[in-house]
Amino acid sequence: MNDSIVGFIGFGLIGGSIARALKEINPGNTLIAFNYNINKLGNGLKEALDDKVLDHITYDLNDRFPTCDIIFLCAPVLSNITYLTNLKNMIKPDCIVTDVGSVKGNIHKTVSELGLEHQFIGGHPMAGSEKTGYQNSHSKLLENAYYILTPTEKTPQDKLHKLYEIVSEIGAIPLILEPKEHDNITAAISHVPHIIASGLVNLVKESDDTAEKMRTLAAGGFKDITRIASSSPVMWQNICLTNTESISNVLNQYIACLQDMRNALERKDEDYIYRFFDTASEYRDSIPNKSIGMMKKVFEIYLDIIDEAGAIATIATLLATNRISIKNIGIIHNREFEQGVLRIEFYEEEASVLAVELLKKYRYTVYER
Ligand SMILES: NC(=O)c1ccc[n+]([C@@H]2O[C@H](COP(=O)([O-])OP(=O)(O)OC[C@H]3O[C@@H](n4cnc5c(N)ncnc54)[C@H](O)[C@@H]3O)[C@@H](O)[C@H]2O)c1
Ligand SMILES: O=C(O)C(=O)C[C@]1(C(=O)O)C=C[C@@H](O)C=C1
Repeated sequence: MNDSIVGFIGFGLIGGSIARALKEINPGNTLIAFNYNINKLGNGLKEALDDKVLDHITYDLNDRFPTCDIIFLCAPVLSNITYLTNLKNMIKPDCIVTDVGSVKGNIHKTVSELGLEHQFIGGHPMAGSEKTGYQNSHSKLLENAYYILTPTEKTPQDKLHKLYEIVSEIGAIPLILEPKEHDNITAAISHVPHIIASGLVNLVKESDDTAEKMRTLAAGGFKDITRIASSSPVMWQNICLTNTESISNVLNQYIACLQDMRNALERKDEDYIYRFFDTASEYRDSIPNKSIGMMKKVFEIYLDIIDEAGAIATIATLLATNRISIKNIGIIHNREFEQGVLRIEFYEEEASVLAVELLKKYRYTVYER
């Protein structure tokens, strides 16, 4: 990527991660971020300036955005759309405007209404986290993840080529789709799963007794399927309000599937119940997970820790002071580790190798798998 002026509107987990990666691949890039309200932003922008990830921050779009070669819209999907009108009147003719939003149909509709098809290319990285904000961003967040691009019919080839290259340079895998197809796919593999996870958590919350036994006993299975229920409510509210039709269709299919299962339970239909789990297990196992093909690699280690207050904080501090970044940390319980172990996930193999060395030096028992 040649030295470019890159603007970000909205600067949280995804904007921050793209900015970090762009600065890493070419420190000659000039990165600018805008946010509408300093109070709602926390200190993310200021931190990014201090980290030298950003070169400038601004609270006025007219400031510097007219000079941008590429602009990433990285706010919730409904907010992203509101910036297109302003941008149309200020950007350079060769500026590429792209977004990272989880829904594509709605933004493309506004783009064609505004006649911005020559400059806009939709984008959606298929990676992320339940965490929000620049503080949780990482230059490797999108590495090995598919990054969907939705050009318009009028997108010039040179602009598409440039964005394709940028996506590849940050380590992601570009994949071109039609907006409608994108929205149908993501409804099934991302949007409805988030509704299911949050619905399940709400169900348990409402069913629990005053002693909160369900909350206390919630273990691996419940936690595995509901991690994403901790995601940003605003982000998911925006997604549900914009991909409504596709989400509704998939939800109807899912409701029918649950009803079929309930009927099978009432009939005590052994075959149906067995096939339900067997089919799912076989298909789930066929989805590449660890270091296979082009999918995201998982770098994780497990260690025994003493069950006392502050034990996790001690390890997190030890790793942080040695500049080892953690992607995820938490106690897990399963059949393999009946007593419970601490699972730490890293962004890079190098970080996991350094962490193992360090933790062994401090006499922790570490398991690698
Ligand atoms: N989190 C994920 O897993 C994930 C993955 C892929 C794509 N996305 C998409 O990326 C976008 C950003 O999500 P995120 O995870 O970075 O969320 P985030 O909450 O970490 O960041 C969002 C940022 O947008 C800012 N913002 C909110 N409203 C704004 C407005 N009106 N104007 C300007 N800034 C505004 C917030 O202050 C924050 O800095 C969303 O559109 C989401 O659909 C998220
Ligand atoms: O890993 C997570 O926490 C995510 O939810 C990431 C996830 C998803 O897989 O559904 C969330 C929203 C996106 O638009 C893309 C990725």
